[in-house]
Order: sequence, then structure tokens, then C-alpha cells
Amino acid sequence: MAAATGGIISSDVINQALKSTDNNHERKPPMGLQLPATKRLGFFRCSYARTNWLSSCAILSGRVAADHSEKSSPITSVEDGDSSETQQLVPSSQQESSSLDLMPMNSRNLPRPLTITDLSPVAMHGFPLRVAYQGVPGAYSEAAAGKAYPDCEAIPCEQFEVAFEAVELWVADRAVLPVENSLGGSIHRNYDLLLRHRLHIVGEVKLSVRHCLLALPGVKKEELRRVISHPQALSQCEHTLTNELELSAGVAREAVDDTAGAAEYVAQNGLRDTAAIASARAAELYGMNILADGIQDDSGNVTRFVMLAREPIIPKTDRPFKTSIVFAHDKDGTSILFKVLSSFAFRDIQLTKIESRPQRNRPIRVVNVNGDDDVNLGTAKHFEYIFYIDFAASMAEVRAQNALSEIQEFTSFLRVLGSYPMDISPSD
Ligand SMILES: O=C(O)C(=O)C[C@]1(C(=O)O)C=C[C@@H](O)C=C1
Repeated sequence: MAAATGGIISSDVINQALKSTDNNHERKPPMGLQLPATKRLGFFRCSYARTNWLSSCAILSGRVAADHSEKSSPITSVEDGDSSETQQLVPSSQQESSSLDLMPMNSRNLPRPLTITDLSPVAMHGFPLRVAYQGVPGAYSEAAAGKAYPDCEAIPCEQFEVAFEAVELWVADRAVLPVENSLGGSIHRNYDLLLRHRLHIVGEVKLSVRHCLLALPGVKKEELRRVISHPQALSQCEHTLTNELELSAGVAREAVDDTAGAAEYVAQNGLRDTAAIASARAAELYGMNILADGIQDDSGNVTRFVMLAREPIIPKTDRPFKTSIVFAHDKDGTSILFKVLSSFAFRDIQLTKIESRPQRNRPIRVVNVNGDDDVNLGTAKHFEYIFYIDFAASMAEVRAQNALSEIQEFTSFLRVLGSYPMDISPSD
């Protein structure tokens, strides 16, 4: 995995990108391919349709073939009316007879049909897959990105939301984001963002998280007055910090954006009274000393991350798949959850996760306590929820399709967030 060279992506960068019309940060189009200025495959332009892009690839392979066979025929540049930068790669000898032919109709020179590997960003552009994660180098999310996509270019982002936007705006090809931890529970922010954005879950990866207590070289545990880290990391180590390391009286806990960022902050500011909870890699990167290793409250501390992409993957049945859905209902139906769960249970579909979040657009419903007609007994405020469910089946399976069409009947909103291969590797 390669670390990104461009620095951390902040929301300012994303906003700037949305406003910007210049293409300074633009990823170069495939070798030799010239696109009109209005259609460049840029970091910050997502309007360039895939079909246009594919035909550009065909033109590119046409150019290669034509270059080989028509050495003596100069390639003529033809404007397409859109922009003078466009090059229609038509040998001049052909233009009169058949201006639609991109190259001589000789089977030896026919362009090779595009294969699925051509469509993979890794193989096609010769660039590694760009994977956005929240945090700075040394964060566990960076390690998860490397586990999910071993040869990727990991792109650090300031917040979770920025990682979502990086994919939506083509700054990155994928995002890898934590959704739950075996000790700390769900990372609610990412559940909310999954709903707000239109990305698809295309995979999951489970990572063993081994926390270290880091301090500046030479600092002793007794000198510490503060421990800083990501809130999840603090909660995963609280028992050990208090009971085994005896860091409670007079030692404050402070939450920061990510674990490695905490280590970087202590190092950069030379804070001798502050320790960070972060990875051993963060200690190495920021020149910190490991005061205690493996300080998570349980050795089996595993965080589950999801991989997100602009396009869904095609669900299959050749290996264990998981599907993630989110749903809501607009009637005061207390039995809704029971009905949804039965749709899965009757089909022997195992649920692997259930989560509820407040319905932000309508968080409260006022109801009459004794039925619709009787207002005399007063009213009560019920909280409204959205439910997230992960189940162990692929959307390619009929039983999963039937379960969802049944669920659709008694919910007001249902969305499949993704159907993707289950991570069945031992978490490392
Ligand atoms: O701060 C990091 O290093 C992260 O990658 C974030 C995060 C999280 O959000 O849960 C990821 C894994 C660990 O559970 C602790 C923190």
C-alpha cells in the first residue's frame, strides 16, 4: 500500500474542489487520451458518463492500432465542435471514404474488446486504487484500507464525511470506514452518513486492533496528566487504563479525531504530560515511545470496516455474502420490527447486526396514549427510529429477494446499502 503524497483531505479542500474550475489536481486521463476540456476525467468532475469514457477507451485502442498500421498516414486532428482539444484519431486517407471509421477495417488491426480488467482502475490507468480513510497515516483505518486493497494508495481525510465526499467527487475510488467494534459498539456517525450519501457497500474487512500507550521518549507513566485518543480507542482501553495502568486520579481523558492524529499532536507539540492511545505504527511514524502495549480491555478487539464505492457490485452465490439494508416505517406500528425479523427467520436467514438510529427528519411522533380517538387521556412523545440490518445472504438468492419484497410491503422506506462478500479471513 502506498501512502498518498498530497496531504490530508479536509472539508475545505472538498469545498474548494466543488468551487474550483481549474484542473490542477486532476488525475491524468489514460495514456495518450485527449478528452475535451469539458469532459476530462478529473478528480472533481463526476459528470463524465461511463459510456463516454468507454468510447474514449475504444478511440484510444483505435489510435494504437492505427498508429501501428498507418505509419505513413498522418493522424489528423478533427475538432468535434465541442472543443479544439478533442482529437478524433482518423487517418487522413480514410476521411473522405468513410468519416465514421476510426481505423482501417482490417481484422488484424481491430481494437481489442474491453475486458473486465480494463475497467478496473488499478489495471487500466496503471495507477493504484485510491482509497480514502479517516485519520492520518498510522490510523487503524489506514491499516484496514491496506488489508482491503493491498496495493492501494491510501488517502487520509480529516473527517468521515470527507471520505464519503472524496469518493463521490472522484478524488478517491473507494472509502474504507469503521462501522462497529467488538468492545466499543457501533460507530453511529458512519451509519448516519451511509443514509445521507448514495455510496454502495462493496465489501467488509475486520481488523484486530492492538492499542499502545505512547509518550514522548524519556517520559514516565507517573508524569502523565492526560491521555488523548479517538473516543472509540479510549472506550476500548478504559478498564486497563484505570485498573492496570492506574491512570485515573488526576489523569484526564480527551477525545480527538483519530488515534494516530493524537500521537502526531503529542509529538509535534512536545507534550511531556500527555500520552496518546494509538498503534505501534503510529509510534514509529511520529517518533513516540511505547509505554504499554496491548492495552485494549479484551485481546479479541476487532473493528469492522466497510468498503464503499460509487457503483454496487453484482451479488453472487459462490461464497458467503452479507447484505446491509436500512428501513423506516411511518405508522405507529410497534410490531414492525417483529414482522421484519420474522421475514428473515422464516427463511432461515441469519441476522449479523441490527442497529437503530433516530429519524433525523422526524425524530418525534406525538400519539394519543389510549388510541386515536381518545385525546382526554393525554398524549405521549414517541421517538422515531430508522433500522439498519445486516443479514447473512446474497441478494442473488431467491430467499433474500423474497424477504425484502415482503419487508417492502410493511415499511415506508427500504434501501439496500449493499450485498457484498463476507470477510471470513482470520482478523489480523
Ligand atoms: O482513530 C483511528 O485510528 C481509526 O482508524 C478510527 C477507529 C474508529 O473509528 O473506531 C478505528 C478503529 C479503532 O476501533 C479505533 C478507532
